[in-house]
Amino acid sequence: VVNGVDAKPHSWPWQISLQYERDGEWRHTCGGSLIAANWVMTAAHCINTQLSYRVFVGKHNLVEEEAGSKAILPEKIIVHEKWNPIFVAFGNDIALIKLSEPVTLSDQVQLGCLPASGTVLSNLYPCYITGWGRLYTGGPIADKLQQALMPVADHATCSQSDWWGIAVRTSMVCAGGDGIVAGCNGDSGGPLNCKNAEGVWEVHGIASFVSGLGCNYKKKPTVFTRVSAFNSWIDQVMMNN
Ligand SMILES: CC(C)C[C@H](NC(=O)[C@H](CCCC[NH3+])NC(=O)C(F)(F)F)C(=O)Nc1ccc(C(C)C)cc1
Repeated sequence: VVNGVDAKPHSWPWQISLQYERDGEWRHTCGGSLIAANWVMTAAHCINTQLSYRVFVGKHNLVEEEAGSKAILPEKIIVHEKWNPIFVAFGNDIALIKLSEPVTLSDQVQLGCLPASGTVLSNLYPCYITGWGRLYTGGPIADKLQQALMPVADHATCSQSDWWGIAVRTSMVCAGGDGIVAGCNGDSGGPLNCKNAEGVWEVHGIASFVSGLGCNYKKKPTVFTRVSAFNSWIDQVMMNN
């Protein structure tokens, strides 16, 4: 997250760190959201079938051992069947990870709520991006979980020609775009958190892409997969696996 702040530890207890093993080391590659005791929602573009992954729950500082955190291996990973790795703009950038064992919920490990199917947030609706992604374009990833207020840019705004144009679909949600605050590599797969009318936090987005010109680029808001466009897919996958 570019120009965010350290989150209060464990204040986004559904946020997970998706890590892959390389040379005997585990490395953070993406964020994700715990949506059931044994299911994590992340981005399809985070998944490389050649790599082995683990899901770390209950984390705040990635470079410290933390009581109450736990690393769990996936049992299976299901990538949306219409995800096309060639072009992130085709959308369907969503995947579900079934954990090899259900997590124990606690103060530090909680489920994220999904929005009602079809919910579309209005322009400038206040949401927060959270993640351990780069602190600036090309920079290091964060040690401590970051958060930043990123208002929604509705489809009418986000699909303007000098914004994302036709690269953004209604199955996506844009947030930010002020050239200051943004998601960045490593935030991929993580949540766009928005409080609903009842004051309940919901995961409305899965961080999908930012501009290749730089993470915080004016009129190129961070683009998320719109979770409320995939409720039935999520339900089906969880039911059938
Ligand atoms: C060097 C980085 C910043 C490049 C940039 N990376 C990204 O946007 C990667 C996801 C890449 C998926 C495809 N492999 N996502 C992120 O970094 C995230 F914002 F989600 F954290 C990118 O590919 N951006 C991109 C890709 C395609 C488009 C088309 C819509 C034109 C636009 C931007």
